[in-house]
Amino acid sequence: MNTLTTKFQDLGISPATMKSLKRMGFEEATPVQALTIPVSLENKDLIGQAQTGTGKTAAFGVPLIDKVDKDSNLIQGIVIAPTRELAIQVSEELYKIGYGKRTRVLSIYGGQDINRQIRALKNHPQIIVGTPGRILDHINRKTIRLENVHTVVLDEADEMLNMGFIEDIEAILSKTPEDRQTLLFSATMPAPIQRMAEKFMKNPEVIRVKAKEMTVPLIEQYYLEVQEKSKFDVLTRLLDIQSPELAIVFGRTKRRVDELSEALTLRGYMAEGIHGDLSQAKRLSVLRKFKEGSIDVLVATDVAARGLDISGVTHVYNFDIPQDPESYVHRIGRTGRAGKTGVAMTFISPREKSYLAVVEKTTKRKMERMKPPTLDEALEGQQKAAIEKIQASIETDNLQYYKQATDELLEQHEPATIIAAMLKMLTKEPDTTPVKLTEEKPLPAKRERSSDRRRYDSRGGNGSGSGNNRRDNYKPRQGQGSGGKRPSNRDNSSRPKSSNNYR
Ligand SMILES: Nc1ncnc2c1ncn2[C@@H]1O[C@H](COP(=O)(O)OP(=O)(O)OP(=O)(O)O)[C@@H](O)[C@H]1O
Ligand SMILES: [Mg+2]
Repeated sequence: MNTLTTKFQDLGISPATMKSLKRMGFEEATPVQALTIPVSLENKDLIGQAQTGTGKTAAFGVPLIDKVDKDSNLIQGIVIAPTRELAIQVSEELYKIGYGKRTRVLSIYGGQDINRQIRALKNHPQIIVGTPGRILDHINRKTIRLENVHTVVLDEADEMLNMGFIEDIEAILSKTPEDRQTLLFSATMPAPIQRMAEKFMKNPEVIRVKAKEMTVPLIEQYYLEVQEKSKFDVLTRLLDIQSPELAIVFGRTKRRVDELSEALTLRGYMAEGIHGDLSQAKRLSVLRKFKEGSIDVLVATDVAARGLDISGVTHVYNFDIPQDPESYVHRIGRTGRAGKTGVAMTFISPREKSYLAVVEKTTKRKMERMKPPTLDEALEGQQKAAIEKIQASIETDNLQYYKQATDELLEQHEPATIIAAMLKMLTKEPDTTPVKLTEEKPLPAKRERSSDRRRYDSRGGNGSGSGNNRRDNYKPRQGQGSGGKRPSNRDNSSRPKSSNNYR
């Protein structure tokens, strides 16, 4: 099969779903879709791995919807996702795929009024998309029944494992029929996922879309060696020079995200932060503003690293290097989606240099070194932007109305002087408004403790129980309580808030 040009109609999809795909503007199947949809339609268990932004949602979504009995009022499929925003996004995509069949899709996630969800459940959704904790809540309240579920999808399965959701997932699966189909999808499949597969799946077929590297080739990847103290200035200079359409800046902790978004706002950027301690309403409103473009810099913890599909994200900045290579792959994968190009910049403080090699080893791709831009270069970048603005205005705007005022100005001054003054006004000059940024401790130097390397490099991990959980590892080192299995409150608001700092 030539996977580059597979037509959806060659995959055995029903006319109703074909109609939806056409409406969505999907003309050809992506490689992961071409390879997995036929297997999925045969009800086989499946592990699907393909690069970020290559259409894994429709890869599981199309067969899932295709198998829905449209005359049945029962829940027939569930998709479990690690974050609320992702659950919402996936449910929206499934709704579109199910449009031709009028499939009823409902998302249920923590942080939203449960009574509202219970009312929505009375409309008999056929597919449920949710976060683990909230799905379990509904099971326990008997507001959902999963006896008739034929397909369970774990989107970002490895992340749910990382986050310690394994027991919740097990509990959910135990309420579904034995002979269900189970599908696992992610761009990364570190070793411990194998155990999950053995536990929950029946002879799963492993389908990896072969690629030279784990990251998307269309993403230019750079690293910059930056002292902790200089990171903020370097970031603002890069933003000024590169003028991204939309940018995501990833920080290591929630405090970091709060401080960074405040600091960027103070310096005149349209920025807001997102992390797990914000109310769900706030999280959703920040994301909406970012999608609409009323803010153009989203500052985020890893809560936004997985699965989110926001068109227009041209740049990803890793203000802090991610704690594991998988996180790097997903973070930068917020750009360069569906065939578009993207740029990723990773700041590395001198003490964290050893992490660079680990990331590169996992992704099988070298990042190019970039020198942090100087103040002059930043100013030059801004001037260039100002000149572009003027040029665009000459090309597109009706300037007739301004002609008389222009003639008057020209009588008083030399043209070059007028233009210089205009350029100065249009150029964003360096802003030195003081900002507050607490220094982050660097990640532990790798050669100090060999056990850290094993944990960090989960590719080589032997999967010795929960010791592989990165949040469990790093929390104590950062002076946090060692916590339980659930380091994040990003799923279910009815659970106690954890002291985790990272999401
Ligand atoms: N066959 C197709 N033709 C055109 N666009 C597509 C096709 N399949 C998916 N897309 C679009 O590509 C984008 C990325 O898809 P999706 O979010 O499913 O990627 P993913 O592989 O799940 O990425 P991630 O690993 O980041 O979760 C979406 O905007 C989606 O609508
Ligand atoms: Mg996805």
